[in-house]
Amino acid sequence: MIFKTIALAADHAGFPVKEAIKEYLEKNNITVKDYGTYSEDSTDYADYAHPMATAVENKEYEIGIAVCGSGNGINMTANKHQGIRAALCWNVEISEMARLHNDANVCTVPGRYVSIEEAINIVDKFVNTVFEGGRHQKRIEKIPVK
Ligand SMILES: O=C(CO)[C@H](O)[C@H](O)[C@H](O)COP(=O)(O)O
Repeated sequence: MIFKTIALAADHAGFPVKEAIKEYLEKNNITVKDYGTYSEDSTDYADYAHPMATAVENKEYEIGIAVCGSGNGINMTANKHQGIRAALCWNVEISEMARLHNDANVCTVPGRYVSIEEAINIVDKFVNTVFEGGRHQKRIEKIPVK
């Protein structure tokens, strides 16, 4: 894996998938910081996405992985942070493209629409794919609002 330190976040809808991702990463000797949530009790995704995104933005962790029901709420929240490029990764190919072309630093997963196996495969591709650079570098530099 090219990333060794990863911040996690989820709301209640993403909690089971986040737990499976955490187990998978820890088995692979990745340092994981879990920003919650810690149960399936109803919560608000922004309460977890903001601390995760802040940690990645501040380079405390190399990347983030975040899960909610659709992946959208947690994605929208993370992308409010200037230093974050969060990608909604709903299959392995999209996950690979998010790294290859977008140098995404947060992978958001739709926990209610993928199996545990699919989620692990999505994450595995994300953490093992290197940004291509080249023509994509100047494009990602144009993303932030100046
Ligand atoms: O932001 C979302 C939808 O765009 C997330 O998927 C949430 O997890 C979802 O809205 C939670 O829904 P619930 O009915 O409150 O469980």
